[in-house]
Amino acid sequence: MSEYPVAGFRGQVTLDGPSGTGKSSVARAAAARLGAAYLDTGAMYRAATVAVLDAGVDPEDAEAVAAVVAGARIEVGTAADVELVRVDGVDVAVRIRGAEVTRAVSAVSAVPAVRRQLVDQQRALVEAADAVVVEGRDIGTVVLPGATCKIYLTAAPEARAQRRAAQLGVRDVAEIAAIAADLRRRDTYDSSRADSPLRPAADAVVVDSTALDRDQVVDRVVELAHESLGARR
Ligand SMILES: Nc1ncnc2c1ncn2[C@@H]1O[C@H](COP(=O)(O)OP(=O)(O)O)[C@@H](O)[C@H]1O
Ligand SMILES: Nc1ccn([C@H]2C[C@H](O)[C@@H](COP(=O)(O)OP(=O)(O)O)O2)c(=O)n1
Repeated sequence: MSEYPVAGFRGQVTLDGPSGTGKSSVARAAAARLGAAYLDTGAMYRAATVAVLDAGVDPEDAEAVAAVVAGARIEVGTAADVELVRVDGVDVAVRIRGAEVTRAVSAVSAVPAVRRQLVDQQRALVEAADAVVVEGRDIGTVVLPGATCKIYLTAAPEARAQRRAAQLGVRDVAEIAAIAADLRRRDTYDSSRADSPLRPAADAVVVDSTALDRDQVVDRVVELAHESLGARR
């Protein structure tokens, strides 16, 4: 466990990185330890993708995607212990994790108008909190460039695929290979898009979680959050 106290943190922690590095589980646990709010920005892009799919629009049709998302009411909660995700008042917390949404989300999140809309909403949610842990792809670079503490989480691709497979209860070798291929596809898509590509902020601390368990990563995040304030005990 960390040598740092759990309470007293005031500021913004950003946690960016590719899929399967542990962002969601680590950010949620770190937020609880820090007594901070928690924002999963990936859930917002996934919710926007639900709206696009339900409208019957091609996720690659940027103009149509922008129009659908502009008319959708996307709500996410900021409590670390409850997952609240709604589109036009309908609970989509389970649906956003499904394969159909996962396949389409990179295309939807590459549309600049969608990003502008959701980034505005993310900044408003963050402003409402004294302390917050925000996870995503562009939080340290674009959404909160002045954040107190920026972390970029990485892990070896094989470890990420194994974790995702375990999370989904998949044991079949061919299915694990398909998960690994999907991670690679999304890594490439998210890192090479023109608007807000996935990359570490210049002032981010890179944490490689390949050889660390989840609790060790949470300890490191909590430690970095306190260090960023010079709040050592
Ligand atoms: N350091 C770790 N070692 C092993 N498994 C981990 C670690 N961190 C997270 N996990 C597990 O890996 C899976 C993917 O983590 P998740 O937080 O969803 O990643 P991300 O948000 O980056 O896609 C989850 O089942 C989670 O419990
Ligand atoms: N700040 C963000 C967060 C997510 N995205 C995009 C890129 C990702 O492929 C999707 C889904 O993100 P999410 O964090 O839910 O994905 P994983 O749980 O890591 O698989 O959204 C983004 O472009 N910007």
